[in-house]
Formats: sequence, C-alpha cells, structure tokens
Amino acid sequence: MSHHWGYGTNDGPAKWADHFPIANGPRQSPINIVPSQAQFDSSLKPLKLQYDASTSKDILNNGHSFQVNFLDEKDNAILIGGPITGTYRLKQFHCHWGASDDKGSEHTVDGVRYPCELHLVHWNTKYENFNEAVSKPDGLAVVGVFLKLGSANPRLQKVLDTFDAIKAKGQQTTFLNFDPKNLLPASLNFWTYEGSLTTPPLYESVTWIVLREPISVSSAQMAKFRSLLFSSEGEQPCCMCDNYRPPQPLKGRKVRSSFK
Ligand SMILES: NS(=O)(=O)c1ccc(NC(=S)OCCc2ccsc2)cc1
Ligand SMILES: [Zn+2]
Repeated sequence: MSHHWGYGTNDGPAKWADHFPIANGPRQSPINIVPSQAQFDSSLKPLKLQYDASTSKDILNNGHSFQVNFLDEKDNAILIGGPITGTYRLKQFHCHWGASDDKGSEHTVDGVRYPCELHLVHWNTKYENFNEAVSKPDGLAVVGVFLKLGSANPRLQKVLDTFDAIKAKGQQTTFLNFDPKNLLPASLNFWTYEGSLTTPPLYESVTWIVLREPISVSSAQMAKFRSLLFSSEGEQPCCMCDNYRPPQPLKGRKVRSSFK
C-alpha cells in the first residue's frame, strides 16, 4: 500500500516517520557537509560519468518533482570509480528547490543552502534492475549537484522548456537526446558518505557523491521550476516548491573528500 506523503504541514518531512520509521535511522540523507571535517581519502578513484551513449526517454511530473527517465536496459549511461566498486546505471535525474532563492537544496555546505539541487540516480548492476537495487545497502549511487544563482544556464533551459507540458502531477512528455553530461560542472571533485533516499521510502541504500562545484541557474529559471504543480489537473493548484528534506543527523558517519 503506498502511503501518501508530501512536503506540506500535515504530510511533510516532520511526519514521514509515522509511516516510514527508517526516517529516524542511522544513515539518513541529506546532511550538512562541513568541509573542514571531511577527510581527504587518496584511495578514492576519479569519478567517471560515462554518459556519451545515454538515452533519455521522457520527462514526468511525479507529484514530488520532475523526473527525466533514461533507458537503463544496457550500460549506455554509467557511473564508475569514485567511492563505488562495480558499475552503476543512470535511471533518472530530478531536482529539489525552494519557494524563494534563499533555500531549496537538500544537502547544505557549512549550513549554506543553494536554491536548487540536482540528483542523478544510478543503480548497481550487480542487481537485476532498479526496483531490486533500491532497497539494498549498496544499491544506489546518487550524484548531487548544487545550482547557484548566477547567469542563466542554457543546458538546463532545455529541461525547463518542457515544463508547460508537465505542469500537473502525472503528466509526462517525450524527452529524447538529452545528454545529462551537459549538467555537470567542470570539476568532479566530490564529498561522499553513506546515506539514504531523501524521500519516502527513505531506504538506506545510497552512496552519496556530492560535487563541490555548483552549476549556474538564473532567478528567472528558478521561477520556472516553481511553475510546476504538486497537484493533478482539475485539483486545487498547489505550487511545486520547497520539495526538499532538511539535513538529518550524521550519527557518527564520516564524510570523505576526493580533494585536499
Ligand atoms: N532524492 S533521492 O535522489 O534520494 C531519491 C531517488 C530515487 C527515489 N525513488 C525512486 S526513483 O523510486 C521509484 C519508485 C520506487 C520503486 C521502488 S521504491 C520507489 C527517491 C529519492
Ligand atoms: Zn532527490
């Protein structure tokens, strides 16, 4: 049975533990990253995001965010290296953002919140498929990219241009030949730690790889994110924003960095 959850007063992050007790677990995400307490780990390999043959399929409003879905029956778009062993396949990417430009990211850095955070979700190909992997302790690897207010991002604009077609929950439209590589910053320096999905079912199955360098987004582009709706067509329109979980207790976890 799927429990209704959201980001409102009655169904938001403070209430998720009612139906998803793992919300108070030992490896929950997101977290506040404190760079001075992160440990440089020279054994971390360079991060390899091999997206050249990636095959985007469509873009969906799932009622919590928008989600760009990829064909993942083959190793078209894979993540290797960094903190992980083996090969993880790109399944989808999505974002979290605020009602105003002063909040929106899930991870924070020394308490600093960005207006938006991009998540590229990959699953471990030692499992049959995403649904098998999603609940395993080494099942997923999510690359997090901060979006920082600045000049308009032309690559991101291609995603935003589809939003009029997926305004309401459940709406989906074809979205082919989008290369997610274009959403990555120049540097792949990262922090990494063991965590969870940041939305229900909050499975503790994610190796988080958070890039230190943000990509840019303009305030006008942030307004476009907020044109999406949490609500379905015909329902009372509810602006899709503040769809982020606040930082969770570290509970003794170590954050490692790929850089000094
Ligand atoms: N924000 S997040 O990157 O941690 C993140 C990523 C994926 C998901 N969940 C997905 S893609 O679930 C798909 C449906 C599903 C299947 C089995 S359990 C949920 C939730 C949060
Ligand atoms: Zn996410």
